[in-house]
Amino acid sequence: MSGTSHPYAIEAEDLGRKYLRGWALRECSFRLPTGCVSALVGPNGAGKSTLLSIAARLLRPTTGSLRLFGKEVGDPEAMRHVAFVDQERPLYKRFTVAETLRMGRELNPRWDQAAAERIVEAGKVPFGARVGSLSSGQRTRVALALAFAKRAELLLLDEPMADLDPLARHELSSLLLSEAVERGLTVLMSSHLLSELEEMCDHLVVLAGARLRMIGQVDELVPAHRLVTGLADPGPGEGAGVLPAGVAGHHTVIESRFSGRQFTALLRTDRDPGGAYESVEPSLEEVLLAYLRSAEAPPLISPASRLSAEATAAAPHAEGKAA
Ligand SMILES: Nc1ncnc2c1ncn2[C@@H]1O[C@H](COP(=O)(O)OP(=O)(O)OP(=O)(O)O)[C@@H](O)[C@H]1O
Repeated sequence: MSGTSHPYAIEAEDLGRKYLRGWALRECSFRLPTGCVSALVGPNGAGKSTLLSIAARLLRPTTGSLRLFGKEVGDPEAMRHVAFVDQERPLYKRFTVAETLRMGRELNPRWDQAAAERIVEAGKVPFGARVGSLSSGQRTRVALALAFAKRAELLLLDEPMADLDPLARHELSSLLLSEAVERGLTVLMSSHLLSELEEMCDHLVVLAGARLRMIGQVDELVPAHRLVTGLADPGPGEGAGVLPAGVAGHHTVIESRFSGRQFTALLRTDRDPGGAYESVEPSLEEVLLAYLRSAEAPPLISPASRLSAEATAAAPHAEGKAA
């Protein structure tokens, strides 16, 4: 299998994971194009780590299926092309950094020792230090060095930048981007740092309440919305305004807020509503926050992110195979 020759790095169909307390991930169907750098965002407990862990085969789904470059996630061939940096950065604490890299070299036929050493050296992490004695940022750097040197075609990164200092963040995100461009690498990385994601990612996967809320290329998701302000119509109650019919009646309203008689609404439309309303293209942050705050708003799955009928027909189901 050549990962990059397949158009989709990930295809998930009806993917779900249930725990005793409820669903951590539910009815998740999408595909992620090969070569994109995708931000996986959502509030705490949204299901981001669960999705990444299923894709890294550390967790079995309760429902549905997931394919990597067209192969079932359980296929050993598929896993050779995937590197996962877990939120816990699980490394052998008693190994030195050099021993950790040596283990990586022995386990991975495509290992790039020079790349691993470059990443470790750039952070001035001593090769002789035991992993257990490193700071959390230094451990993250070693975990990222292992992931990069594996020469995987899909990098699954769970909050990779969370404990790095600003310089290290800058350096490693530049590396990530240049690798993605040069090698057609696909990256799916979770993060809560929106500004960082905006700089790095061209694609977005948004989860909330265990469900997929939005997915697609940033430059198609954002222009699909307008942020509209204007005077609200008087509502039935004292002081409470309502959206004018010209706004609410013709567009999908993702979120609306009122301040005095003024309303602000995020609409899913690429046209100005006209009338006496001001309308601008929202920022990525405004779109994202509106979807996260409005659980009842319909999800937005871009056409390129939808599973094709053939993919759906070909995918076997994992119903009842919970680990
Ligand atoms: N081993 C487990 N047993 C029971 N519930 C779990 C387990 N792992 C995760 N969950 C639950 O599944 C839900 C999704 O968790 P997950 O770790 O995927 O969220 P997340 O989006 O990665 O959150 P965060 O941003 O805080 O890292 C949460 O409600 C969590 O409590």
